[in-house]
Parts: sequence; C-alpha cells; structure tokens
Amino acid sequence: MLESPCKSISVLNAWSESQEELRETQPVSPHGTEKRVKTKKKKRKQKQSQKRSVSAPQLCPEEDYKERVETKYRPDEPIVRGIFQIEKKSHDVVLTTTRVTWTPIQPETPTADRDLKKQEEYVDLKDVFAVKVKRRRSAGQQSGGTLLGITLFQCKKKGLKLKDHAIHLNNLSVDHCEIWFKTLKELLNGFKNRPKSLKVFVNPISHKKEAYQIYLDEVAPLFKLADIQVDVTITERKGHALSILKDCSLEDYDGVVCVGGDGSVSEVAHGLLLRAQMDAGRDTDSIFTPVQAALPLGVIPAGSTDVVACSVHGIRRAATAALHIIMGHHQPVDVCSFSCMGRLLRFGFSAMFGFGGRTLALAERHRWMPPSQRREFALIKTLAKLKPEDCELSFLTAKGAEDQKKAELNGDGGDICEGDWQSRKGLFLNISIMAIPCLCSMAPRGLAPNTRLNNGSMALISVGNTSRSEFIKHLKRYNSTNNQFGFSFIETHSVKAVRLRPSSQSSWTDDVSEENEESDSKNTPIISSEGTYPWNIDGDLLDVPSELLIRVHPQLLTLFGSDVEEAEETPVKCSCI
Ligand SMILES: Nc1ncnc2c1ncn2[C@@H]1O[C@H](COP(=O)(O)OP(=O)(O)OP(=O)(O)O)[C@@H](O)[C@H]1O
Repeated sequence: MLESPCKSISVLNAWSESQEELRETQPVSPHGTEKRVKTKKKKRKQKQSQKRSVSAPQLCPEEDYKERVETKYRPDEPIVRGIFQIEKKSHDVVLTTTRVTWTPIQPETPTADRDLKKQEEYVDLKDVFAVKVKRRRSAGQQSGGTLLGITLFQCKKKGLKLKDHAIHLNNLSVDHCEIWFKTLKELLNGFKNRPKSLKVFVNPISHKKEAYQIYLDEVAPLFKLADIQVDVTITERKGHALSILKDCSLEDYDGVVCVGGDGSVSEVAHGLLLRAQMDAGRDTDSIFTPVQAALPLGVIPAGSTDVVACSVHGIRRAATAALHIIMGHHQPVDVCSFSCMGRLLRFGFSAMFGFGGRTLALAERHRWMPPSQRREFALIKTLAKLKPEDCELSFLTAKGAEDQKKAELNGDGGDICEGDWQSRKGLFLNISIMAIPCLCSMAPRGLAPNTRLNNGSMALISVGNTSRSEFIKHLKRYNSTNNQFGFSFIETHSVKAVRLRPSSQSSWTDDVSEENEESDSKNTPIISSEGTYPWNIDGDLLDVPSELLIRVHPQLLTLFGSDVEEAEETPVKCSCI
C-alpha cells in the first residue's frame, strides 16, 4: 500500500506551500506596547535558538534522510527521531513507516524504563490523514509567522463515528520540523486509496435545503485539510448530475461525492454506472452483463432518510462520511439493474412496488407541501385507501442461481431458463427488492436486514393481502427489535433476479384521477400517463409501463465507507402510525 517515498517529488516542495500551514492567530499588539513586545520577541528569539540546539533531529541528520528517501524504508526501523513538546511536556518522538511513537523525557531512575513503557503513546500512520506546519500569525497576517512545530491530523473512531483529532508536535527548529514534515508527507502520500481529487455534486433542494451549508461547514474544511482538490457542481435540476457524468472526463478524479438524499445518491450512482457501460461499449438496450464503475462514490448524508449513507456508515453524520472518503475506506456494494422490455431503465439499490410506490407517487404530487408534512400526508392517505396490487411475481432464488452456476460449470446449463424461477400470482400490498440492508433511523436493523452490502443477492420481501390493522402492525415492527417479517402474509427470499408483472391497471389510474379531482391542478401535475405503474426506486419515482426485471450485480460499485451491522441511532417513531 505504501509507495516508495522517493517517487513523491512534489512533497519536497510542499514545505513552503501556504496550504500546508496551520495558523495559530495571535491578536495584533496595541501600539503603546510595541517596545515591550520587541524585548519580549528578543528574549523569545534567544530561547528559540537555545531550544533549537537542544532538539535538533538526533539520529537522522539531513544527509542521512536524503540517502534514505532514495532507498526503501525498512518496516519498523526509526526513520526520524527527535524531541518535541507535546501537551507542554518534552517527548522523545520516533517515526517509523507505520507509526509515530512518543515517550515523555524524564530523569533517570532505577524503574525509569518500565515507567516509560507505560507512558508511551503512538498514532498509526494509517489513521493519520494530514500533516501541517504550525505557525503563530497575528490577525490579518497572510504569510510568514513564527514556526511552532507540526500538527498531525488523526482520524479517530468512536463506535461508528469518525472524528478528526489534532496532535501538536511543538518544536521551534525550522530544520527539524522540515525533515519531519517532508518525511511524514511522503509516507502519507503512499496510501494509494486516499483520493487527491474529487468531483462533488450537491443537491441544494435535498430535505431542508441544507445540503450546501452542510458541505461548506462539515465537509469542505476536512477536504481542505487533507489537500483534496474539489470540483463542485450544485445541481440545478433533476438529471443534471447524470448528464455531467455521461460526458465529463473522469480521469481527472479519484472519486465522486454526492451531498444529498437517497434520490441524489441513486442518480449519481446510476450516472457512474451508465458511464462505465458506455465506455465499455455495452448495449444497454439488451440484457447485458454490466462492468464496474470506474470511480468510488462518497455519500454525504443531507436527505430525509439517507438509507444508503446509513447502510455504509451506520450513522447519519456528514463528518464521518467525509472522513471515510479522505481515509480511502472502500466498500464494494451490490447494485440492482432495472430493465423493462429488454431495455435498461436505471441502476439503483432498492425498489418498492405497491404501497411504497403509491405513497411516493402521492407525495410527489404534493411537492408544494413541506417535506415531512408531504410524507406524512401521503402515508396516511395511502394507508386510508390501502389497496392490494394484482400481479405476477417471479424470482430466481440465490440457491437456484447457485445450482444454475454449478450446472453451467458441469456443462449442463445455459441461459437462465423459466424452470429455475419460482412464481406467485395474486394480490400483494407491497413488494420490496433490496440489494443493501437499507438502514435508517426508522428501521435501525434495516428495511432488509436479511441482506448485506455485498453478499451477491437481494432481499425480496412480499407482503400479501391482509387487513389494514395487520399491515400497520407489520410496518410498526420495523422500528422495534421484533421480527417485522413474522406474519403469515409475508414471504422473504434471498434472490438474484425478480420479474414483476402487474395486472391491476385500473386500480392505479382510478386513484390518480380521484386524487387530481381533489387537488389544485396548478400545483399538482398529473404524474403517470395511463397504463404505467409507480415504482419507488431509492426514493425516486419511476413510472414503468409494464413488467420490470430486476437483477442483482455483485460488487458493481465501490462506496467510501465500511460494512456495518446496524444503524447507531435512536429509533425514530413515525408519528403518523
Ligand atoms: N436543483 C434541483 N432542483 C430539483 N430537483 C433536483 C435538483 N437537484 C437534484 N434534484 C433531484 O432531487 C431529487 C431528490 O433529491 P434527494 O433525494 O437528494 O432529496 P430528498 O428527497 O429530500 O431526500 P431523501 O431521498 O433522503 O428523502 C433527486 O432525484 C435529484 O435528482
């Protein structure tokens, strides 16, 4: 994972670059005290030169360092060693290829060695994401200033939360700090998964329209600290990110970041994957085998539910998401493709048909309402008019797919044939298909706790026809530790592919016309053209004219994050049920 330090020539210039500097501001001194300040400065200068002579690098002088950068460092052998003040105490500090270790300097006693071992502290370089030169500057001063030392920025883990933590190594010697700074920079540049340049999409209308502010306050400062170049687009309309991703030069970036809710994440993920298919010359108007996306995707949660962010971070925190990106934590995830009549409609992580699709369609037609009010209104209204969908559901179980694979290996199988599929025909209240667990505050164990981020299969949850009260009981269980699927009218399967053919065309169009009669036609555009069915794909409405084929593609996309079991959040009770 570590690159030979001699390759990173740019690092040798970084010492003098202003962006590498961390400023400790000091108030401008009033004119009357100028003389006193001058004498103080003189004294400080004298002290500095005294300190310099004490704490210059001890084991590895500059010549030695230059020689070392031309050869590979040996693991765990000290590269640089010196004295720094840490939290106002002098410490003996050692840098190896893997960690920085510091031990307090104390007068020798018979038990000194044992005591020192106890007081030894360290930080692993794999947890350090930035090193800066620390200077004291007066207010308004743009450059120069008194060198105070160097600061390491560590990514600290507390539960699922990631936090940045500064470790100040104070030493007033320029030579000393320069050697430490350059060596640390070279070692940090060796972590190849960490992005240097990112394309960022911000959806300004997500949830409470706070996405850009969240980016500016919680994410941009961390990216700056980690010296990541960013190219930010604030999206102007639905499909904007997709159109950019189809055409832009991706070679300039090491990753793509989306600041927004699930709809935005889904659009960016679809854009990245569609672009990969275009680049690989795949015919998306056929049932094709997709290629992986070229770049990893970072998800900064700024939506109302953020199931993708919760599933890959376990927590809805912009700073945690940003640190996963900065540290280059890669998590491969399974992705679904949605095709209709042999044509790819889109890629995504989850889909809902029936109650989930209807609720979203209704909410979308009331966009003029504030987001939470709109969702509650749609949920209550759809529950009040609860109707089952008459459809034919076919699915290829993960086991069936394994048998198919084995048969192919033995030379007795070809394409997936009808015989490998199971079918159910009848009335369903809701059908969910999810490639990721879909953790969120309303379902801390996930909407689909039976699937993992990259287990190569999707969870199929079909809720058959039942009474409204039984259906509400099932919905309420998502919020508790009770098994939400423990009802006779619910079936769950681990599947590779699903086909859903609705036949209850009349029931949906009836709802639309009835709804339109009641509502203000200026504010609520008629959504579905006749004969289409509303699907909820990652919180985005997709009108599908007929049968939808959903396939899972194992590890098609890499997200910045890690695999988590459960969302670390206090369950939120949905106030309306
Ligand atoms: N400037 C814009 N104006 C209108 N729509 C936009 C704009 N930029 C992006 N979009 C679209 O807005 C849709 C919804 O966005 P997003 O999912 O981020 O917000 P949300 O619906 O509030 O959050 P959640 O999905 O978590 O409920 C996405 O499909 C996205 O394509």
